[in-house]
Amino acid sequence: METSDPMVEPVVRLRDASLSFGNRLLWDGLNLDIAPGEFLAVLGPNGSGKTTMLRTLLGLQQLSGGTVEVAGKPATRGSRLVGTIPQQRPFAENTPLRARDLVALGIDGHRWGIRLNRRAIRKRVDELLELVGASSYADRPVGVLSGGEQQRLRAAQALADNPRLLLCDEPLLSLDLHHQQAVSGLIHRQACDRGSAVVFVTHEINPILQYVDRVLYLAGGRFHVGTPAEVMRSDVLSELYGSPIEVFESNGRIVVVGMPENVSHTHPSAGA
Ligand SMILES: Nc1ncnc2c1ncn2[C@@H]1O[C@H](COP(=O)(O)OP(=O)(O)OP(=O)(O)O)[C@@H](O)[C@H]1O
Repeated sequence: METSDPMVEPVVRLRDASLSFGNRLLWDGLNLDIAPGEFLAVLGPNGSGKTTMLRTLLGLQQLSGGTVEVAGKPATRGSRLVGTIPQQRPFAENTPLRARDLVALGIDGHRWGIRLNRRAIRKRVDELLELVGASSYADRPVGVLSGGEQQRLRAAQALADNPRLLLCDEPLLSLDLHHQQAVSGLIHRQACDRGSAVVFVTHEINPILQYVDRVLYLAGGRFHVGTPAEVMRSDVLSELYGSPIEVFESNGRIVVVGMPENVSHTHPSAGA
């Protein structure tokens, strides 16, 4: 999709954004617009700042410098314009919610100035349950469902109000291949058909490669933004990691070889 049309108001606008904790620099000088309908994958090693990036967009983490806007306003916590599929944490077995109750939590009872009645909410919940293949367990308590079943409900909840910005924190973990494809396809359709901007944090680009418009790759306090073909290259990743990395394609999959186990997140000029 076209991502650089100056006439299209971006959903996310980061300007000269920097974030550090003590002398640990996560990113610096980051300028990034994310357009409606764009699918951005955020990649990088453990601790490189992927989840922190989502927290920044959610208004839960202040930048050290620069600005972050969502839909033209400074990112603020609790925005109904933002939907989130969080990193999986299992529900306690005795959580007093059925699957359908969890999905209903994503629906704002007031839309277009009208209070939705119970029947309208139930209809929307049924649609969403169907969309993620969860109709068969709609009335079961969430705490007894498998990790993958719970994760599909979280996806349904995040999509419930057609968010302008959909944040996904490794949403495919614990899903089997079939449901990985179903959930990633669902997220992609949300971007294409509904115009949600998607920010998708993942360690593994291959399951979503066909959907990704651009990659934000974070590593060692540096970053690179571009299409998968521009970023997933030996020279780009070698520079980011500061050591030789080989990237090649095999059967339509990207294979990365030589990833260092420990990556420094310390700003080179911080002297640590
Ligand atoms: N509030 C905080 N105070 C201090 N350090 C923090 C804080 N939040 C995050 N960090 C540090 O920032 C770094 C980035 O964390 P983050 O969770 O964003 O990494 P990540 O890329 O999502 O990692 P993973 O792949 O392991 O999930 C980590 O080293 C983390 O300890």
